Amino acid sequence: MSNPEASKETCAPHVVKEELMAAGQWLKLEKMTYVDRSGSTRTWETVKRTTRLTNPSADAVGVIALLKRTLHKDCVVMVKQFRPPMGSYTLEFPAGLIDEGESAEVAALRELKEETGFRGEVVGVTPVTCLDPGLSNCTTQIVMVNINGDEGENINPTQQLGDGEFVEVVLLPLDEFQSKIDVLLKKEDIVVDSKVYMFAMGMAQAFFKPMELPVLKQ
Ligand SMILES: Nc1nc(=O)[nH]c2c1ncn2[C@H]1C[C@H](O)[C@@H](COP(=O)(O)OP(=O)(O)O)O1
Repeated sequence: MSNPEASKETCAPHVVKEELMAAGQWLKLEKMTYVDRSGSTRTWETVKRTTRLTNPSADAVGVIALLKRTLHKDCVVMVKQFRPPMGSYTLEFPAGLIDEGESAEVAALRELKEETGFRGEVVGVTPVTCLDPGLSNCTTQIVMVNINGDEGENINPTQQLGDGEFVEVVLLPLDEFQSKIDVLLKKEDIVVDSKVYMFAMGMAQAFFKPMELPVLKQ
C-alpha cells in the first residue's frame, strides 16, 4: 500500500527549542519547538519535572511487590492514598522519585520499605519507560520485588512515612488480582493506576486463558 505522506518525509524529527512558560518547585511547563518528519516546524506544550536527575535512570520507580507467606496465597502489595492532581484516592503500586546517585533497584527497595514497611528482594527491572509521552517527558522503571513474609520484619511491617504522607497498604491475592480490584472500584470512590490494571489483566490472561483452550477443557 502506498503512503502519500511518505513523499513529504525529508528529515528525522528533532527538537530545536525549549521555552519556559511557567515553573513551580516540582514541575515546569515548556513550549517545545520541533521539526516534524516532513520538515515543518511545530510546537508542543510539555510538562517536565524540575527534579530530573543527572544520572541515567528514570525520574521515578514503581514497585510490583509480591508478598510470599507460608499457607497464604501470594499477594500483590498495593498502596491507596489521596492524590491531589486526581482530587481522589488512587490504587497504585508503591512508587516514588529516584534520589541522585541512586539506582532504580535501591530506590525501589527504599520506597517499598518507607510506604509499606516490607523489606524485599529485587527479581527484575524494566528499562526506562515513558508514562504519558503526549503530556510529559516523565519516566519510570518498574521493579519486580519478592517479599519473604515469614521473615521477622515482614511479619509486623512498620511504615516510615514522611510529613504529609498518608499511605494505606492494601494486599490483594495475585490469582484474583483483577476481580479484587474491580470489587474495590465498585465499593469505593477510587481511581486505579493504568499500570496496575494492565498488570491485572495480563495476570488474569496468564492464569485463566490456558484453561479456556479447547484442548484443556475436556
Ligand atoms: N508534582 C508534585 N507536586 C508537589 O507539590 N509535590 C511533589 C510533586 N511530586 C513530588 N512531590 C513531592 C512530594 C514528596 O514530598 C516528595 C517525594 O515524593 P515521592 O514519595 O518520591 O513520590 P510520590 O510517592 O510519587 O509522591 O516529592
